[in-house]
Amino acid sequence: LGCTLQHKQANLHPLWRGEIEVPGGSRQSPINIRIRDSVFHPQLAPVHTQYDPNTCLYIWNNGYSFFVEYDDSTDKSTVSGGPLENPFRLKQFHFHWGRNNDWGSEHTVDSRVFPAELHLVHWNCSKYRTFEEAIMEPNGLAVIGVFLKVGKHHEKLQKLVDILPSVRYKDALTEFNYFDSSCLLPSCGDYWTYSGSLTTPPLTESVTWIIMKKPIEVDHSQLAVFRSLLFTAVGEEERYMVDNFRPLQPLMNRTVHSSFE
Ligand SMILES: NS(=O)(=O)c1ccc(NC(=O)CN2C(=O)C=CC2=O)cc1
Ligand SMILES: [Zn+2]
Repeated sequence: LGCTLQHKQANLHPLWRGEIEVPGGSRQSPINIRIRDSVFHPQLAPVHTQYDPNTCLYIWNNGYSFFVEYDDSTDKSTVSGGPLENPFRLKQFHFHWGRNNDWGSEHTVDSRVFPAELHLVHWNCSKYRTFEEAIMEPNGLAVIGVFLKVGKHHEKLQKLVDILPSVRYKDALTEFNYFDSSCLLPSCGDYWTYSGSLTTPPLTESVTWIIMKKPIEVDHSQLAVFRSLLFTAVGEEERYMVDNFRPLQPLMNRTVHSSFE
């Protein structure tokens, strides 16, 4: 990487310039996953997702990323198994990416950075009534993280890429239905899991992270469209939505478990 961390940090959006320390935070995200320090847990079941493409509602630019929001009023789209005691409902998915292909992911694996990272955000509908409530609770959320690497064109992602220009500006929203987000998961089910937090405000320590070992492939042009989005609203001085990842946070006394040896 031709850049120093300081250079990268200085370029970051104020939100992620590492200026926000959570007072008393002991389980912040993202982290570097050191493979040799992770502990194989034979009891860890496979992660089971069942996503109903018809529960996809709309896509919007919230000024940090673009979010694809799902109808979470039923159990039609859920994740279960893995480290989870019960099913969690899919609320939204979004990505984090860099200004170029040299960096962009939030988590790293043995300090390897990926050009982007997908987050599928689910909430504990067995224990809490709403997403907003769950976001504040220690076992409220489960986020599946999937690394993106530059490679072959991702056919099914293109439907999403094609609609991004319609949410170029902050607060733009457009209807987006029938999208099967399971096409964004790698075919290999191996994952790491650890207890962490949201990586943007409110940074609450409410997330069981499930980080898939294998990345999915997208091509240059698809990532380039991500970088054409703006952090800024119509009428504001335009700033491209890039480098929307939070700096690495200290592991403190946490163990990362792996579902594979
Ligand atoms: N990057 S991450 O850790 O997966 C991460 C995941 C989620 C949020 N925040 C939200 O989902 C905020 N939000 C609400 O509270 C209701 C709708 C909505 O988008 C922030 C960060
Ligand atoms: Zn995220």
